[in-house]
Amino acid sequence: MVSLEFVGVGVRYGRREILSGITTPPLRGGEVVAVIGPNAAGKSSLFRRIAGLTRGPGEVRVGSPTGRAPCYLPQDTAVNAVLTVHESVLLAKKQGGSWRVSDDELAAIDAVLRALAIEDLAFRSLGELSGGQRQLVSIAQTLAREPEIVLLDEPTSALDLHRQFEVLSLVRRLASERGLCVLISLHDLNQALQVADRVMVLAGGRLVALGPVAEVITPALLAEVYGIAARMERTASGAPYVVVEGSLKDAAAPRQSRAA
Ligand SMILES: Nc1ncnc2c1ncn2[C@@H]1O[C@H](COP(=O)(O)OP(=O)(O)OP(=O)(O)O)[C@@H](O)[C@H]1O
Repeated sequence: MVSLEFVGVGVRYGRREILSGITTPPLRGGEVVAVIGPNAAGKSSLFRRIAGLTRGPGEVRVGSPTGRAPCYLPQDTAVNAVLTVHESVLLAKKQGGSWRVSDDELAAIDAVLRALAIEDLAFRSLGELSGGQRQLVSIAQTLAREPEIVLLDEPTSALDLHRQFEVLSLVRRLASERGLCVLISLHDLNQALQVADRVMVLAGGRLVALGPVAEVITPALLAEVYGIAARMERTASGAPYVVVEGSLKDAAAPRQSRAA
């Protein structure tokens, strides 16, 4: 069974402590966990810590039947303009493996491009893509590696509304159907409400809440963590969403300055 658990996890850059004392029950395969919090709260740093790209105290326990490491899609991805989309996804898939390419692997790449509705870009060079198209290719590269645990850092930040919805729906489906454990950092809390089962809230260098998304995202939490006045409404189908009413100005400042 795929799982991801944090025991006293922290992140430090030199002497600067960004996060500390993060302890959670196991996050499981099949689950989408949104990671939210203000700018500089440490969301990307936590992802880098999970991916082994930065250090800190504590232990990140990865449970993986195949021994596959978590697959991290960074917020900013470098682009090798010489490659085509298809080549770049193939390279990502073959990372660390043999250079022989099977028909099944080629079919898997086609399927990923189709799932993200970018098959028409397959033979375009990366250098001539728009920012949103490049973001979709980065997501394709990540999914082509067939991860069990996937860390998506603001994967929809450059996408139009329709593409945002499609990508989040795909992430949701992959978690449910293939048992992926997905951590996804998001600034749009309505996206978190749409896609996630649970939410981790980072602020002030700590984990301030972890729980079912609709229970954790409340006006009181938004006032405490973001310093905003907000209310919750429901769609016709009963799904909750956040309506921001205004700024509480000073409420978020003490927490943010502790995190910096
Ligand atoms: N490589 C680094 N070296 C030193 N400090 C860093 C490094 N990377 C990030 N930081 C600092 O760590 C803190 C957390 O940054 P991080 O990128 O993890 O936040 P975030 O929650 O992902 O922010 P955002 O929502 O703005 O993307 C910030 O104060 C940042 O300046």
